[in-house]
Amino acid sequence: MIKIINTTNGTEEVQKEIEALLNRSQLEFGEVNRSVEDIITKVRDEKDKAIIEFTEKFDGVKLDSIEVTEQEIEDAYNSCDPELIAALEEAAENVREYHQKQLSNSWIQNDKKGIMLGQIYNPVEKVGIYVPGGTAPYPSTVLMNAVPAKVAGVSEIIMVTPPSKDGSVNKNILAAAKIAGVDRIFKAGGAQGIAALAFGTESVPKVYKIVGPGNIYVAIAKRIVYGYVDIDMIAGPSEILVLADETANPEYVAADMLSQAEHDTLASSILVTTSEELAYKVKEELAVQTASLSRKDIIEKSLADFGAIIIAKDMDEAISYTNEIAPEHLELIVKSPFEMISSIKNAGAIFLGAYSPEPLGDYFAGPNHTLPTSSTAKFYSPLGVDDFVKKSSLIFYDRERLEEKKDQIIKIAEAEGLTAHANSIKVRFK
Ligand SMILES: NC(=O)c1ccc[n+]([C@@H]2O[C@H](COP(=O)([O-])OP(=O)(O)OC[C@H]3O[C@@H](n4cnc5c(N)ncnc54)[C@H](O)[C@@H]3O)[C@@H](O)[C@H]2O)c1
Ligand SMILES: N[C@H](CO)Cc1c[nH]c[nH+]1
Ligand SMILES: [Zn+2]
Repeated sequence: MIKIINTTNGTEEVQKEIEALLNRSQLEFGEVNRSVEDIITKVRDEKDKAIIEFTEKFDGVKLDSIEVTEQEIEDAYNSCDPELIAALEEAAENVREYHQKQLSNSWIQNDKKGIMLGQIYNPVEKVGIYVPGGTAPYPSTVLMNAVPAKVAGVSEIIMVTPPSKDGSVNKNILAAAKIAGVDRIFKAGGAQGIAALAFGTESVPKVYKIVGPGNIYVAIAKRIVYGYVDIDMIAGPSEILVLADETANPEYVAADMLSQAEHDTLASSILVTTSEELAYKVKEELAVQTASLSRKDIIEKSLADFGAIIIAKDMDEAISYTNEIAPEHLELIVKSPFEMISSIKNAGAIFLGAYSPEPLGDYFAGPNHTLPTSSTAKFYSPLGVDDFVKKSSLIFYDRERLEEKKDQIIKIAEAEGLTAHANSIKVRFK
């Protein structure tokens, strides 16, 4: 049962609640941390053999081979519902169009005689994408990860995802991978999938960067391998915070909260409102709607552990709680949502008004649904083209310009006691 916290009775309880939500952060899961470390070490040492063992243990299937074949991908695509293929194609096009706007160009500055400076952009060559598949298949996540990588010009996209009990990968996931242009697909979920991408195995190529969301095991594994490879962010169990006033429809608010609660028992769904009446109506609606949903058990646990309805004394207080929680998804269901945008400092994605519900962003609108969770929206951004691009600096001085500035450079080098650095300049002008 979701709890209602009324801040007119004092703010202590809200602060405690916010702390509890923030403690949900992967940093607090000591036991999970240790078991993920063990999985990663074993995969690094024993490679494919360890993946096969962990897949049997966690996904309940003994694999003969880890890689998905071209034929399996073709067959999956051809057996998919054509209407689903059309919807995925349209969603992919929206994601492509949105991410194309994020492309930055290399630049050169040559307005000073004899000097040329600049920056060139290159795609990361090999990228690993994680696509969740433990409790639900996520074809939409294939698009969200692979399409921006393609837009950036990544040349090799390696995907890992957990297999089903029969040893296959969900056909809709494979179809989405074909639509998005994924190069190779491996049946490896959780921490073992992340370790395979980070260190490489006999079957899985080592990549330079790993992106994509997943459950707590995936999120922690990414944090542990960071440094051996780059990662995008911590994109763990889903979250939604609805910021609503008395104009909001309780049926819509409850439905949107439930859309994220159904992802995971560790998902978090919060309503912050200035209307006491709305708070109680949403609580009722949550119970009514949950009763008919297929993932009722997950939802009930998630709402009881990480759900909350907070009644704030006014909109300023409501906004300040929102910024402190820094949710993955924020819905503004208020009279004038556009006027509120500038007050929001921390959120992965902001949905404006009653007709921009969160699943519009999950599946279709174009912005990425791989987003920072556990308050990390305070410093991380949504997955985007930038995540797949790196930069190199360009530096050119001609002889005259270097001679003109040689004394300053030598001065700094000698101040650092680095005479070889100073000599590299001096040697050119003896
Ligand atoms: N933040 C985002 O952008 C975003 C986007 C989509 C989905 N998600 C999240 O992705 C997650 C999907 O979770 P899922 O579980 O369905 O799929 P998943 O693929 O993330 O995880 C399944 C894997 O977890 C591992 N695992 C399960 N129990 C384990 C145990 N006891 N010990 C070690 N490993 C274990 C297994 O290897 C299994 O293959 C949800 O939390 C959802 O909220 C987040
Ligand atoms: N809401 C998830 C991100 O937290 C993304 C997703 C994919 N499919 C459905 N939802
Ligand atoms: Zn979702």
